[in-house]
Amino acid sequence: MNIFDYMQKYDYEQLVFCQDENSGLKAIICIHDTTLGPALGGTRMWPYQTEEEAIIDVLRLGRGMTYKNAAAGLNIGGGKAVIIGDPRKHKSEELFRAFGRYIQGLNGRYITAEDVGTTVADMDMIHLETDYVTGVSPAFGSSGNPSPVTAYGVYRGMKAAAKLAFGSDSLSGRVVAVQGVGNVAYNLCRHLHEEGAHLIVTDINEENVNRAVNDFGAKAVGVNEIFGVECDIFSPCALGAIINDDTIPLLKAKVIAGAANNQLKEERHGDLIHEMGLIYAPDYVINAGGVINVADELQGYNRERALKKVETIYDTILKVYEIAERDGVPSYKAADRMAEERIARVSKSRNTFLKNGKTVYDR
Ligand SMILES: NC(=O)c1ccc[n+]([C@@H]2O[C@H](COP(=O)([O-])OP(=O)(O)OC[C@H]3O[C@@H](n4cnc5c(N)ncnc54)[C@H](O)[C@@H]3O)[C@@H](O)[C@H]2O)c1
Ligand SMILES: CC(C)C[C@H](N)C(=O)O
Repeated sequence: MNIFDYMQKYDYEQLVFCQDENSGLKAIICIHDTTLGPALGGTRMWPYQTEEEAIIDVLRLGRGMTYKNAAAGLNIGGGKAVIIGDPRKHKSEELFRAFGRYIQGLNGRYITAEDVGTTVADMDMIHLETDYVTGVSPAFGSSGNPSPVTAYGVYRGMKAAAKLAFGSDSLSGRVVAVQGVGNVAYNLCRHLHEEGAHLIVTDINEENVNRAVNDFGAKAVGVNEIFGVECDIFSPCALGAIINDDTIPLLKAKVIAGAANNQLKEERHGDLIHEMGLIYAPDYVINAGGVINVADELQGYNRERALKKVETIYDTILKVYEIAERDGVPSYKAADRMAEERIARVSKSRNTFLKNGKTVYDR
């Protein structure tokens, strides 16, 4: 892989390799775009098989955060980090502290939080070395685990998508098929159950399935069955690339609205579901609740204010569809345009010279 060519193609600012022999840390921090503000995005810990795999993942995820943060209306740029290692075997205080020192060295250009494989406890260890970390324990005045707030945002976005598809945003009596009932989807199911939706769930983890069955009366189906069940809404909440050539022909839902990142395997799959008349809530728009919540910490965390902002995911989904109609494009493309147009507008408005110019965040 020619890293500089790739960085130039998608206009990346910076890629930082972090190595610490004492703790075994091997991490990469990607800062994609800081036009809107400091790059904020979680740290993923994953046992990547090759260095190239880790580099590709951090580049892809970092750029995704630029779009997510811009579309969410945050004064925040995009970035992400990956730690190469097995989260079940390779975590230690010294590893996260070493990582925290590298983040501190970037002097606020990158701010981290949780992602797949990292937890609030890990953020607490990073916090021992740097203030440029969010999603830390509430005891520190922080917002804690972002998953329940991500779930609330997905719930709000799902209601907007239902309005577009069915003419009403009520989910009462709607059948929702949920793929993966982990941290986010368990909380999503709670909102859906409270509103009177019927749930069909699957997971590779039996405990998680049983929890949803017992707590919300969900019907359990096999992991390959979930795509073809009779339902109104399909909610992908496990892994990426789940909207693909194999799954699309099976779908009976009219709406796709879930928490997973990078749901479309390729862009053409977004075109295909658009042509089929499905309403697709673009993943990074509907799952922005977590980052909206942690970003609020940069102003001194206020949960009420953060949740109010998360609620607006409903309007953002409607706005995406306005742009889709305006430009005659699928929703995933409309979301990209919305984010790119905002970055371009802000970038233009910042052309004026400002001595000691500051961002709104005093950190
Ligand atoms: N946690 C957040 O705040 C947040 C924010 C934005 C996006 N996301 C995305 O949402 C998704 C879910 O995040 P999470 O924090 O709930 O993760 P999680 O690991 O708690 O939940 C994922 C669940 O999916 C299950 N799963 C994995 N492969 C599966 C398969 N093939 N079939 C069925 N189930 C499968 C896992 O067993 C697990 O229960 C991820 O894609 C994540 O990147 C999460
Ligand atoms: C900042 C984090 C809470 C972001 C989250 N991991 C996401 O993918 O949106």
